[in-house]
Amino acid sequence: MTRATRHYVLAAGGTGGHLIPAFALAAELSQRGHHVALVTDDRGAALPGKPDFLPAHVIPASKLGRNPLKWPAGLGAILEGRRMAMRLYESFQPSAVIGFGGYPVFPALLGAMACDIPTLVHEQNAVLGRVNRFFASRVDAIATAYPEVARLDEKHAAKVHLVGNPVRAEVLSLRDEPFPAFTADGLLRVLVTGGSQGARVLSEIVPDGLAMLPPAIRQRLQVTQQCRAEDLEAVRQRYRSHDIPAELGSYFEDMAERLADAHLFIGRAGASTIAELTAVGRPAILVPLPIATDDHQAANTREIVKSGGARMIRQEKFTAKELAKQIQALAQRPETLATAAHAAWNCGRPRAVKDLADLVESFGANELMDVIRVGANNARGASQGEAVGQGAGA
Ligand SMILES: CC(=O)N[C@H]1[C@@H](OP(=O)(O)OP(=O)(O)OC[C@H]2O[C@@H](n3ccc(=O)[nH]c3=O)[C@H](O)[C@@H]2O)O[C@H](CO)[C@@H](O)[C@@H]1O
Repeated sequence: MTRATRHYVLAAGGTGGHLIPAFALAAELSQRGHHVALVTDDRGAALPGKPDFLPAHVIPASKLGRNPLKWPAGLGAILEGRRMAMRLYESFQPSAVIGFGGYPVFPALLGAMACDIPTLVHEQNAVLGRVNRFFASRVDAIATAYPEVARLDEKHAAKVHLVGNPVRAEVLSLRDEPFPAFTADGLLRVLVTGGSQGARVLSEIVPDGLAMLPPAIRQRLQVTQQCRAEDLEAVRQRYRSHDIPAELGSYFEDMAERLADAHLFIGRAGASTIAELTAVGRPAILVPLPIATDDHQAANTREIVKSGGARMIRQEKFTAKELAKQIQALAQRPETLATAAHAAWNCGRPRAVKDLADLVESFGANELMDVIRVGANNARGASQGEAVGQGAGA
């Protein structure tokens, strides 16, 4: 039987951590012949890497925050966002709306519920986020990235599906590539990122930490570091003064290539970062963002650290000396690094995007709507002289 072409709306806002898994799912659903639209905010729409086929609808959104005086404005934005989302659903007729986190998810899901459209949320972290907690009892399914998710109530167990965190196809395609050649006298390529926004603490500590390594390691270093735009010049000076070759940028769009080359990763412990490290198999030194809600970045590191694929340093202990010590322990002998890389690889969930797409397809399988839509598509295709719905039978 051919698979009917359906329409899906993905809602995600703010940072790459929410949007990149949504982009990966959009690519998979589109490949399966479905039409996908993104509901997001200004920041989300501006994030590099959005697939060209994915139309972005920017809606107003807000959090209510602690100050009740600001609630009327916040509520106004949420209600307006919900109204705009519902208008989109009226014309786009989605079979399901999937929330990935960030403020726009709130009005997008409220709108979907008002229209009786099935809803799912995807939780990228090892702790259930605030918006997902609010919607947990109301949505049809909760997709998770880790087997254990803190603050996820047992009573929802029946609708929880462990899928993992979808990563971009170009990153996933590296999974079967071998760990890059690493010998006791060859280059040691280090990749440093602070999540999609960059992290100042890495700019302040990493260059000095690398400079403290024994000459036998230090002379082989080749660094790629993402820094906040305002820190780029200071970090460049730091590396120059230490005579360590470093390529710096405020956001690398070719992350797959950078990961492919890297022998060691140093950075924050955002969900997508860890999903990519485990998809490709790269050893890491992770410094969780201390102000992350419910300390979720530290929770995200648990599995990879336990496996031996990464070491975690709390930010308060993250000094140049401590970093140098940890790198030395990992990089002194080539086999230690390769073993850690393999342990990280073992934590990967390469089926994440497929499993999430399967789950999404299992909702909103409204056959009557499908028949009407396929009929309408065929009529439109015939009138435009094109084969609409092709690829849907995969
Ligand atoms: C500050 C903050 O609130 N961070 C949260 C945010 O993720 P945040 O966006 O900070 O971090 P993630 O690690 O989840 O994602 C970063 C993504 O950006 C990509 N990247 C990064 C740098 C670069 O130069 N180029 C590039 O492409 C990475 O490859 C990765 O795909 O949402 C995540 C998922 O809910 C959470 O786990 C994080 O705690």
